[in-house]
Parts: sequence; C-alpha cells; structure tokens
Amino acid sequence: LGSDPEGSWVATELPDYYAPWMNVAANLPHLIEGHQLRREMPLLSTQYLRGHRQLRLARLALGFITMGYVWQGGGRQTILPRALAVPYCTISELLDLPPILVYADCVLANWKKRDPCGNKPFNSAGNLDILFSFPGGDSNKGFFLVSLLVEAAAAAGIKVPSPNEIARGQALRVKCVNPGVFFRSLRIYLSGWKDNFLMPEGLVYEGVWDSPKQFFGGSAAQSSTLQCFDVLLGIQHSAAQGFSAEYLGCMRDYMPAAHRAFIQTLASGPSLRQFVLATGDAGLHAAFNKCVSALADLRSYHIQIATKYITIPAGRCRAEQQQLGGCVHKGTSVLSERGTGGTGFMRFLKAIRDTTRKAQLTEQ
Ligand SMILES: N#Cc1ccc(NC(=O)NCc2cnc3scc(C#CC4CC4)n23)cc1
Repeated sequence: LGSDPEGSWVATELPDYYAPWMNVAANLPHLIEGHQLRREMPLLSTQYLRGHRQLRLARLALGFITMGYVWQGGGRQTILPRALAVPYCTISELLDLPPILVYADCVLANWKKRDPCGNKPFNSAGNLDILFSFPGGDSNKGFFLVSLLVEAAAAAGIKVPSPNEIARGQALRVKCVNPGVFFRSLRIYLSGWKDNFLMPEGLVYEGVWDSPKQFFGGSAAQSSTLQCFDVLLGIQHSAAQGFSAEYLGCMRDYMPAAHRAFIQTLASGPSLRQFVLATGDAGLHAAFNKCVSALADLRSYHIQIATKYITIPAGRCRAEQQQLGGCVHKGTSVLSERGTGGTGFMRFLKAIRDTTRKAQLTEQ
C-alpha cells in the first residue's frame, strides 16, 4: 500500500494471485505495440480482493487492459472476452461504477509516491509516478499527474486549507504532454463506446450481458471536484450546445459513489449563493464573485488546453490526410468527436465557461 503520513491513500499492490492482471496492465504499451495483447487471460475470482483500495486498484488494472484491448492498433474489438468482462463487471458493480475506465481510475487511483516512506509532501515535484500507462511514453505521466495535481490543489478549496497546503499548492510542476501524442494515442485509449460511430452498438461484455452495452469515454467532466464547485456556487449548466445538461448529470454516475453522494448533498443543502445575497455584505459578495471568477478562469484555461491538444492537432491531421487523398479520419473519442475543431466539445466547453461567468452576483 502506498504509505504516507495520512494513512495509505491508494493500494499499489494486489495479492500475488492477481499477478496476471497486474503484469499485463504494467506492460500494456509494450504488449499493444508488439500486437501481443490477446484474448488469453485466466478467468480469476474477485474473492481474494480485500477492501475498497484493492477493489479500486483491480478495477484500474482491468480498466487499462480493457481500453488497451478494445482500441489496440487503431482498430477496435467489439467483444470483451469473459476473462476480463466477468471480473471487471463484478468489481464495477461492487464499486457502483460503469465497466469502463473513468477519471477516478486513471487520475485518482493511478499514482504512487516514488519515496513512499519519506515525508515529502504529496505533490512535491518529482515524488509522484503513475502506476499504468497507454502507448505514448511520458505524455501519459504528464497528462494523468497534471490532472491529479489540479485535483490535489482544488481539494484544498473544499476544506479549509492550512498555510502549509497553500504553500504546497505552488509546488505544482506542469509536466510536458506532447499534443500530437495526446491526440493520436492517449485520447484514443480514453475513448468510450457510447455516441461513438466506430462502435455504434457498444461493447459486448462476454459472459455478463447477452447484448452490447454503451458507456461514455473518460472526460474531465467526471472530475467530482469541478462539479462540487459548480454546485457550491449555484452554477447551473443549461442544455449546452453539442452536449446536454444531462451529459454533465450523467457523468456523476461515472464518479465514485461517495463523491456522487457528496455532490448530491451539496445540491440539496442550503444555497450559499442565496445566503451571500441575503447578508448584503459587500466583503462576502466580493469573495463569492472572486470564486466564480476563478472557476471561469479555469474553464477558460481548459478551452486553451483543448485547443492545443485537440483542435490544432485535429486540423493538422485533416490537412495531412487530405494531402494524402485519404478519407479524413475523425477522432473516435468523446474528447475528439466533440473536440475536433470547434465542434460540439469546444462549444460545450465555451458554453460551460460562459454560464460560469454569468454566475457572478450582480451589483446590489
Ligand atoms: N479518463 C479520463 C481523463 C479525462 C481527462 C483528464 N484530464 C484532463 O483532461 N485534463 C486537462 C489536461 C491537463 N493536462 C493536459 S494535456 C491535455 C489535456 C487535455 C485535455 C482535454 C481535451 C481537453 N490536459 C484525465 C483523465
């Protein structure tokens, strides 16, 4: 278990019985690039998994293997073999999460401290590493760890940060993620099989369900932290173009059950917004608007990132393929189906940012 002063946050090991899962997940880039990720895998029982953390780690390993198996080599497998499907769906049901890789897997559970016994803070530069990767080298580490460090910094906003935590937040080192690698590799492996023209029926989970099932791919909209802030500040996203408000609501089913319940509790509790308005206190009013403004800035930054990592590489990809006279290869991921050059995904991000901006309390 990843040991740390606050107790072990994540499991980093499973009982040896699960070595077949852990070995395949740990060697995924090599197995995919060597076309060696095959159906053969022993059907293991989930009965030897102990506790929430081991269930999350097992789900993380099976999630990476599932995405790697489905999207290996640029193609797609539409049937998930029972040796993966049965344990993956069993564990997913126990955790009340869908049987597809989600943000809470590849960001929140996919890390370990390089120096587990030391007292270096959680996010001290260079002390973190990821557990599993897709093809794409260090861009995996940059992408997943930057997202994790954003979560760690934002978490301080949900509980009263100590001065030390604020100081630590500055240690957030932005790691390099290659836009081309992100667009051509990482993004593909995070793709889902709902609203995806490459898998119009969805995925058959062999030995679990008779018919194929559809699930959304990974997205930052699955970050419970971000949705917490929206709810806390009373920011309600209407049916934004390209995505519906239901998409954001649906993403709560892709969050850990405890996070989902916390957001629901915030949403059904007294309105902070109404409280601040009722006090008529100028200082509170200004502080509330400062929070709304910071969230809008984060949304704007996300748009800049999506432009750099999806819109621009997608434009280059289209130009290259048109030069080659080939058909334009549309992205396969939820990120790309709506994130390819001003399409629904960008409109969605802009609508979300604009709704956030409008949530400022107007002058009294
Ligand atoms: N499953 C899953 C899962 C889904 C999303 C995330 N995180 C995330 O999008 N963070 C933003 C980010 C931080 N650094 C970098 S480089 C490229 C990006 C990007 C992007 C999208 C296109 C907007 N980013 C993590 C896991």
